[in-house]
Amino acid sequence: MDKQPVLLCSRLFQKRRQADVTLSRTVLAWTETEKSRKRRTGISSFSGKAHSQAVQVCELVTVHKAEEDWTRRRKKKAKQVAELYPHAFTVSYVRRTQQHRWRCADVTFRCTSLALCERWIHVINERLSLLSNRPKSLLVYINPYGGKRRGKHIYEQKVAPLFQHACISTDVIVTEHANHARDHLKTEANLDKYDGVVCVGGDGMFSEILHGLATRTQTDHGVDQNQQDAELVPCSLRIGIIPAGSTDCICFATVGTNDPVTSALHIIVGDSQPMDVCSVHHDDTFLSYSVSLLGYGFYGDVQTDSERKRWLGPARYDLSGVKTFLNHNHYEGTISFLPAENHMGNPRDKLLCRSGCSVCQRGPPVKEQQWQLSEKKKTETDDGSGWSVVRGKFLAINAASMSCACPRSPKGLSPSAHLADGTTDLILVRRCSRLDFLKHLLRHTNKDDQFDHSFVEVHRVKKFRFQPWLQEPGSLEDLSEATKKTGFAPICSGQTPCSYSKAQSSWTCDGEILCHADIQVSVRCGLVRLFARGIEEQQPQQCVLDDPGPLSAPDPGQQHVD
Ligand SMILES: Nc1ncnc2c1ncn2[C@@H]1O[C@H](COP(=O)(O)OP(=O)(O)OP(=O)(O)O)[C@@H](O)[C@H]1O
Repeated sequence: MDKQPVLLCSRLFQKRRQADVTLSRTVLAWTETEKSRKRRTGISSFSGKAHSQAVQVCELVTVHKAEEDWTRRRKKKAKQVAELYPHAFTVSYVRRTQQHRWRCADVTFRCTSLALCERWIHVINERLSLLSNRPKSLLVYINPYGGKRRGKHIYEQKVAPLFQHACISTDVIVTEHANHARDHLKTEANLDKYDGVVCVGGDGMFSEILHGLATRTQTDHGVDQNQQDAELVPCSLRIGIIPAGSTDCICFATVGTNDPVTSALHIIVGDSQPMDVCSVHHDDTFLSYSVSLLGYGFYGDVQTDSERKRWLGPARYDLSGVKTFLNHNHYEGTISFLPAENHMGNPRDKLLCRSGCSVCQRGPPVKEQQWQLSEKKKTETDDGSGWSVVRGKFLAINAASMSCACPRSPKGLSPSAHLADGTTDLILVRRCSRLDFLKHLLRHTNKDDQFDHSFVEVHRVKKFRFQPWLQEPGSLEDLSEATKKTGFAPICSGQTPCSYSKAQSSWTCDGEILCHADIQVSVRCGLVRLFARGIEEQQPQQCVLDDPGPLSAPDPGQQHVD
């Protein structure tokens, strides 16, 4: 309950009734003064009760003078109201609807005097200006070819009007080729001008923005990202995702829905969701960043095969999936990993990562959020200082840094993976029969524990490295020696196609194929932040209250007041 002092309180007119309207530091509330006999709203029906609503100030979008021309009202009652309350202002706010979707709703209050109307607008605006987390200026990249090629339309029709309504200025770049956004961010963009970067597209487009922004941040701070032991500097600008691709997993996992209007509203209210980023190296060469899935074996093969079938559209994943399943290839290798501490939970504890997640909040100690040189030394010696080593034949090796939930697999690959706890869930699927593997895969789509199979093991880890089994190595030093001796091809330039002997699969890294099979992966805790808040636990109803007292509202949650 909000017991904060009232900043403003007036009897105004709302819809067809008088209402007591109050504003505190954190809540705008209004209560009808007359009881309604029978009333049906979109949310619930009331009988003989005063109708009240409360909205958190941090979820107000904007306030402005109502444009309505009262003199043109024809109905008698309306004319009377117009005479008594000739001035009006409209407050736009976030209204929650089904399945984590947000909409921008309006409420108009009519006042007896212009001075009162202007006072309300002024005081609400004053509160909004104190919300320092809200972006004022954004750099927007639109991929016109993502998904169903509707990115530009979606932005122009659904998002730009909301940004304008919220007085957010934007510079918009419609990309002309792949990596346009990444390269522009890396070198040209004047980032000092902006409070955030917005990507309109799918996961591939998000990956471009992430790579551009993270690389630019390291360059600006003189950090060489090729060095595995470099302490990466977190990106100061937040990223907003307007979903307009064929795969929008990252948006789904951080907002709970793939809906452009919802994403735009999360940007407007200035939400902030830290997100772990895995850095992937091949020795001292940086390969890529990953925020969702790193997959070797099954998923690597599906991705490789589906790349050759791009012309088929999204159906290519189904076709390649069936083909890869029937091939039933397994791959030999050694995987070493540094497990997370016990207090970070484990992938089978059923603690889902939700808005305000307690696991993410207790996260690793600040010092550990950076790559520690000392730990690199431990890796090389494997001297019993915490690293575990597993050798074997695997159908799949997956590292899920988030649940990887999507509409097709609502629980995802690792349902309890966390967005910002500094860990990734390493899933090892050993060689088994086709039937068993099918059972495992089917569990991604149903409620059964997908790790409850004798051939599956899962670990929550902070780092891992993989060495395909080309020869029997004696130690981890030998592993790196072996790498040198096998003489992998140099890193692909992006255009160069990569190929492997059949003894090896390849890694898919957030949907891109990596050129090396032997990789070292380190989770960088909260390297980037999104304009999101994680999936909200329940669908909190807009506060429709029955005579609650003037200022009742749920806990304001995150308040960003200077
Ligand atoms: N103007 C452009 N022309 C061609 N490709 C582009 C352009 N802009 C971005 N891209 C590339 O298109 C790829 C796919 O984009 P995006 O993720 O937005 O859509 P998608 O439909 O989800 O794609 P995917 O089929 O890979 O899932 C990205 O990897 C991005 O680098």
